[in-house]
Amino acid sequence: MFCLLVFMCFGDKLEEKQIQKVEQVQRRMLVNISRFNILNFWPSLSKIVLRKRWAEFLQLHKDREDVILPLIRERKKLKEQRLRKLNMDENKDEYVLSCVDTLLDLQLPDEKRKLNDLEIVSLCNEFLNGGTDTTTTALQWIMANLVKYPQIQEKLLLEIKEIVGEGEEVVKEDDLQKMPYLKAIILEGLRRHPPARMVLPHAVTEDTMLGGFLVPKNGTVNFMVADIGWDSKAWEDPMAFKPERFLNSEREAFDITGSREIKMMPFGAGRRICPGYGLAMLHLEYFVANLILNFEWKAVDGDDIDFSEKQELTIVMKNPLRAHLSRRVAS
Ligand code: HEM
Repeated sequence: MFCLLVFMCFGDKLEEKQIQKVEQVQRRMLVNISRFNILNFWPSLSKIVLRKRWAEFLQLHKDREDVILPLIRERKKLKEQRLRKLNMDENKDEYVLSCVDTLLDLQLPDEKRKLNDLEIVSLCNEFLNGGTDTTTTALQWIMANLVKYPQIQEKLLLEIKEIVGEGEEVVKEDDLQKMPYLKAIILEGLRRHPPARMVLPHAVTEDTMLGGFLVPKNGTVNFMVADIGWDSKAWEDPMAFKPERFLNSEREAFDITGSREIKMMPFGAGRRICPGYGLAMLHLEYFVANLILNFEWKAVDGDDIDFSEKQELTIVMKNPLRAHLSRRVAS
């Protein structure tokens, strides 16, 4: 997943070593996030009292810049070269538009300026961090349920085979749109096991009444994401894994953005909804479909799938999924 996001971010298939460097520096930042959070409070005081931690934080920023800035500059050069080439000759080459390309082109409307290098580094960081752990955690929970409930796995396999055709080993992006049961499984996975238990902290800009409570100006508001999806007033038998609940007779697509009603909000809702939700849904559908088409997933002998949770950056499986995979024979 990380390699895929690095490719989308920089538009180039980097060498393994380069990817590892990016991953290491991103991970160091993520695992230390709570230690560094305290530096937000009273920076002038913490710069004296927590001098060492500040030094560590600034060093980590510098290390991140050293790894990511050359990739951005490389891309900038490539973009300029390509533009010159295109001006001379109208032949279009194979060019993958990357996240960095769009950031390089972006013009801030109010400030009427482009992003500077460090702002681009920071946005690349959000893209890579926001999209990796969340999606892989969701994928693990979903696969665990498919191992636990072989009848659901079997039903999904039938749906996939009906669409991709005999002997085909790859589910393509276009095929995914024709697979309502696959979509239902992903939604049920996100409802039952949302990787983020809360959204990012939001604040009200003026005194606001919310559900009968006064939230004072600048007060922080957050939402219990999992509890919303487990509410027995909104969902029948909420703790059970039942993808069928998302298959309605009208075949109307479930609104994951919560713009009509909010019965679950794994990506948040409204203006600050996760900007990567469409990409995450696509990645989850694509990976689950291809993993099931190509392999039969079974519990390891004597293992029961344990759905205990552990809080890491996201809510992960306390005992990570162990499964026995057998290659399916093409029929
Ligand atoms: C299953 C996968 C994912 C889940 C469950 C998830 C969940 C969330 C949630 C709950 C938020 C906070 C929303 C709020 O504050 O109201 C968020 C924010 C964010 N997500 Fe995701 N996300 C996922 C995948 C992705 C992907 C693939 C990307 C990008 C590649 C991404 C990038 C971001 C960014 C940049 C933010 C911060 C937005 C802001 O500051 O307003 N996420 N995500």
